[in-house]
Formats: sequence, C-alpha cells, structure tokens
Amino acid sequence: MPSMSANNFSRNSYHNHPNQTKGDFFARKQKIEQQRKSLPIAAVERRLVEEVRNNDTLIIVGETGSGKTTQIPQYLFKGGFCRDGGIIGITQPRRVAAITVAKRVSEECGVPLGQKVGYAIRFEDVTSGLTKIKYMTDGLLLREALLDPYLSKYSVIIVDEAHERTIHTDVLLGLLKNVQKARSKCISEAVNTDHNNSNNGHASDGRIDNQNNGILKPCQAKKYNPLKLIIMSASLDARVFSEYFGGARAVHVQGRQFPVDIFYTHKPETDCIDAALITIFQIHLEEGPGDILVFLTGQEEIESVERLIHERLRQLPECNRKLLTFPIYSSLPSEKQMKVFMPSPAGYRKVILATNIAETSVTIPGIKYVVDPGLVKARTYDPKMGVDSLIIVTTSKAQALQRSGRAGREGPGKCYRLYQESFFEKLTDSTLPEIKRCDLSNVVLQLKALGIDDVINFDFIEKPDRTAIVNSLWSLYLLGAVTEENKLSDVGYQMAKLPLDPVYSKALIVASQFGCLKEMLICVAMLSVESIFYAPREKLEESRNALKSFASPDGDHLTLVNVYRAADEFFQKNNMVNSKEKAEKSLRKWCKDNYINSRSLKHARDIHSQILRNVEQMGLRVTSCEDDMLLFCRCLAAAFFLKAAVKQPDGAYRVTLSGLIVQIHPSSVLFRAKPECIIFNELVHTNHSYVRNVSRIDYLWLVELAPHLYALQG
Ligand SMILES: Nc1ncnc2c1ncn2[C@@H]1O[C@H](COP(=O)(O)OP(=O)(O)OP(=O)(O)O)[C@@H](O)[C@H]1O
Repeated sequence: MPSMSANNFSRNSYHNHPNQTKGDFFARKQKIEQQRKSLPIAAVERRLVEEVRNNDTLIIVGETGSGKTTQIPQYLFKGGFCRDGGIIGITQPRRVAAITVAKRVSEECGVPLGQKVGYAIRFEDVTSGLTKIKYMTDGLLLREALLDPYLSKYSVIIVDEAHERTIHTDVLLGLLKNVQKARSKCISEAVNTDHNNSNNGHASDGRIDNQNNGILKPCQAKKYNPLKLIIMSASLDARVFSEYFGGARAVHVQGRQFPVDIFYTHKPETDCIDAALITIFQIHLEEGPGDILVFLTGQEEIESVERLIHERLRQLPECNRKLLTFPIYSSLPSEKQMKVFMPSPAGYRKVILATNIAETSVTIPGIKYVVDPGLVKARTYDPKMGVDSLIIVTTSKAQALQRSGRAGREGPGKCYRLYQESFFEKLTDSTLPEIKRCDLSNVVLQLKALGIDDVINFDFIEKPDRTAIVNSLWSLYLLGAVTEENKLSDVGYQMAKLPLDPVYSKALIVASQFGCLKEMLICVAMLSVESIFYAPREKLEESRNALKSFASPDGDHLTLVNVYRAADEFFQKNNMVNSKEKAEKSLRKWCKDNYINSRSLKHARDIHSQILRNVEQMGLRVTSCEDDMLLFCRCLAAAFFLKAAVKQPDGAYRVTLSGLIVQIHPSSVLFRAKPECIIFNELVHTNHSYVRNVSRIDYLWLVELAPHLYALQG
C-alpha cells in the first residue's frame, strides 16, 4: 500500500478574485446581507435585470458560486417581474438542490419556507398561494405543463444547471421554446380567439387540442405576458443554446468570490479509493481547518471508504482522530442526506463522501477542500435489450469544474484532482446528454400527452437516437397507451396523468379491472422508493432474518405489500391509544427493529396517499383481492408482461422479449427458490445482468393475459 504521503500534487492556480470580507461577528442576518453584497453577481444586478427586460431569452454563464441560483430570482422579483401576479420558477436537475437552495433563499429573504419562497419536487410541495420564487425539479415543471400547457402562472422560468442536460431539461427546453412562441404570438397578433374556450388550448376533458404537433394555439392575448426564459450554468457551451433559441443573447458574469487552487497528481493513480484515502488524510493532518468533500461513484464505494477512514483513524493518536464522516447519495434517506449540511462540532473536521448528487448547485457550509477522483457512475440504456446499466466513466471537464466549484464558496478553497493535468486536457468538454442514453418511454408518453404526436420530429436541442424513440413507441403500443395509428389512446391519456413510470401507471389501471387495486397501489408506492430494506454490512444475518418474517413465497411484490401492511397495522394500533407523533415515533422504532428504512417507508406511505387520490379522481375502482393471492399474481403478469423471464436448464433466466440471459438478484426473496417463470421490474447490469423485484408467475398466464405479445411467440 502506498504511504500516506504518496500523492504528490502539482499546483495550478485557478482563479484569483479575492474578496473575502465576511462578517463573522455580525448577527446572522447581517452576515447574510454582507455575503449577498459581496457576491460577484451583485455588481451586475441592474444590468442583469435590464438584460432580462430587453431579451425574452437570455443565457447566463457565470462561475460556480458567483450567485446565479440564489440571487438572480431575488433580483428579478425586486425588478418587478412578479408584479402582475406571475411567479419566477427555477428548475434544478436534483431534488437536494431544489430543497437546499429554496431554504437558503427563504432565509436570505427573511421569510418562512413555503411562503414567498418555496420548492416543489415530485410528491412534495412546499409552496403556497404566496409563493413568488419557486425552486423545483425540471421533471416537476414538465408535469405542470401537462395541466397548464402555457405555464400561465410563470412570468419567468430559469433553467438552471442546463449543462447537465438531463432528459427533463432537454424536453423542457423544447416545450419552453414552444410556450414562449405561443405566448408572444398572443400578444403581438392579438388574434381572434374563441373567448368561450376558457381552457386555453385544452379540449373539454383537459386534453391538449392537438392540431399541429403540439404547437400551441395562440391564446387570449390579454391573459398572458410573454414568458421570460433564462438558461443558466457555470459550464455550458452558450453557443449551442443560443443557436437553438434563434440567436439568443448570452451574457457572461465575470469573477468568483473566492479562489480555488487546483492540484493534479504527478503520476496516474491506479487505485482511486486508496488515492482518495491518502489525500483525505494528507489534508486532515497537514492542512488548516475546513471540511472535505470527496466525490465517489456510489453507495458501495462510499461505504467502503467510510469503513477504511474509520480503520485508519483508529491507528492515529487520539489527538488526530477528530474526523467525522457523512455519506450522501440518492437512495440515502433524506434526513440523513440533510446531515451533511449541519456544521461540524467544534474542533472536528467533517468529511463528506458524496456521489455526483452534490456536484452542482449545492453549497455545503464548511467545505474548503474537494477531492475529485474524476469518475462517475453513469446510467446507460441499451434500447435493443431494454437493459439499464450503471457504468463507471470519467467525468467531463464541465463536471470537474462543478466539483471544484463546491469549494471556495465561503472562503478560498482547494481542489485535489486525483489525475494528471494532461489527463484533464483530454476529458470531453461536457457530458453526453441523458436523452441519448436513457429509456425514453416516459418522455414519449408525456410529449404525446402534451399534443406532440410526431415525437421523432420534435424540436429537441439534440435529437435522441431514432431507435430509442421507436422502441419506446413500441412498448407504449404494447401497453395500450398508443394506438396503431400512433395516437395516444384513452388509456395512454390516463397513464400520463399519473406521476409514475408508464408501466406502473398501467399496472394501476389493470389492477382496478382485476379487483386488486388496493394491493397494487401499495406495491407501486413501495416500488417507487429506493431501498425499503436496510442491510448494514455488519448486521447482514440479522437483517436477512427480519426480512424472512415478511417474505412471500410468491415473490418480492407481495413481500413489499406484507411489509407495508404490517407497518400500517402497527401504526394504526398505536395511533388508537397514542398521539400521532407517538405512534410515528413507535413506527420508526418498529422499522429499526425490522431493518426497514423508516424514511423510505414514510415516503412510500406519502406516495400511496397521493396516488390513491389520483386514481380516485380518475374514477378507478379501489378494491382489494383480500386473500386471493393467485388473482394478484395473475394481475402482476397482466401488468408487467413486458418484463418476463423463463428459467434455463442452468438456473439462469432468459428474458422473453430480448433473449438476454439474467440472474435473480441476491436481494430477492426468490433468489434461492428459482421458479420456472418470473416477471420483474428492474434489470440492472453491474458485473452480471440482474433482475430485481421479482415475482413467480405461470407462463400460460402471459399467453392468456397478453396475447398480443405472447400468443404470437407460441
Ligand atoms: N446554504 C448556504 N449556506 C451558506 N452560504 C450559502 C448557501 N447557499 C449559498 N450560499 C452562498 O451564496 C453563494 C452563491 O451561491 P449560488 O448557489 O447562488 O451560486 P451559483 O452561481 O448558482 O453557483 P453554482 O453554479 O455552483 O450553482 C455561495 O458561494 C455561498 O457563498
């Protein structure tokens, strides 16, 4: 093992715009005021507001930490952009950023969160009638467009961190371009519109009047102001966005608040984990105070680095052990995620072990050092096989820049890149847009529901792979969402209304016909959250035993239903004799005793209530199949027939549609039972192809219940 001093870094000074006045000794409010004033963006407040006034679309590129996300919405509010009742909406690619930035801005404005400043993410809306500055995920705004195609309540929409090019951002850009055109046209032409049609382009049942491939009809001129659109990032290629928006103006905000020194290694590193550990300890033992943020590829890597840090700490003298670790990754319960934002106790140094969830937008107080091995786990999708793979790839330059930008937000910072400078030069400028590497069924369904029938010719900023679109259309057709004429069917329209993946939406519709919607609602809610079961490495045996008490011989779906019902029964019993708070506290203890992730369960309960409301509004029949498990398993086959697999002589499984050979994931209750035929919800590729969330079915049910696919296969 290399010694702790093995990492040698060459220094590459990065930026120097020191402006470190920080009112440590003032009261918090004064300190915040001071901080705001010292942000580079504060110097150009007036100019920026003018630019927005003069341009309907504006691209703003400014260094990380310069104040774009937190300040621009406040400047625009002050500049009168909400005067006519309009809202300023800011989209973020990640939930954690939407939440934490909204919290910060509400604090800066001195108002409780959810009033003037709020946030909305899927299944969580912290806004009110008073909200004027609304942070949200890009996916959420996309769903809002389904109900309100003109996004009429917004006067300004800011697409932040556009360089990330998430699938939702790309689709949003196309929609926003459309909305903007329609709203401007309303004003300039003041066309003679049908004043009786108060639903603005929606047919009487709420559907978009789809005459012209989603191009919105000019609407009542008096009703809308033009939509101001701002595209923002620290690291985007302004030219691409400007061209897409017909030569939109781009402005660059110069300067950063604090410098970040970048260091590279002299030699290539062969073991990234070891190199990261060495660097963490170098910083801890040799550098001044300040917390450390380390970028790792996933939960497993984070857990092993955390374990190794604790092992190495034990070898150090007592006085050097004041180092605390905090993990953050997407499936971590959010109360644990939020712990990274708490200040470290006096005398201690915090090490945050993060995936790229902490890469953009967020400010983690106390971070002075960033350790960046230059790797990221990226999702890729093979449309032919229907396989989602998570593979480790090198970051782009844009990602490296974002990562280093997490330091230097409260004072000068340092970023240690665990690769050579020559390697950095070879990195691609930006990451491959998600739309080019993801399953598109959900997007295609949403676009169709928005009236865009010809998805292939939709004005994407960058066209997705044609095969991927065609395959998504094929799956939607098999699910009954799209007709043979390539139109959205009634079922498809119902599916698009639900905030779920198309297969899950379809499962709810099928279950109402089978008479087991109560069970399917639970099942879908539980499948929509990550990591219901909690299996700490040191208590694997105990957690497995706990799982056995809920396990159903029919598979993971009924096991999830059993967990949910047991928890609900426990809660209801307690709630009869105790207050709700006490009953919730007991439920958390029950979860802990049963190795269940209480936050995920709570999330599932919330999702359950929301989708229950949704299906009731849609008029679906919510009944239970009681003890008729056979009926429920048949329903699973009817709902999830697109993902079925048959056992092979060697115990592996052959996926019926693609022919791919897969294994049942060890976390499944059917891992050992190995039934003849299964349906599953998830196919992941790590070192093997695994299927997760698996249930036992009879192959003949597929032929009977999905004849359009299986009768042909014989
Ligand atoms: N939660 C917070 N706690 C303390 N300071 C904060 C917080 N959020 C923001 N700040 C301060 O405000 C500055 C500007 O943050 P902001 O997110 O607006 O920058 P940005 O230009 O959008 O950066 P990025 O491109 O990295 O998203 C930060 O550098 C930091 O000094």
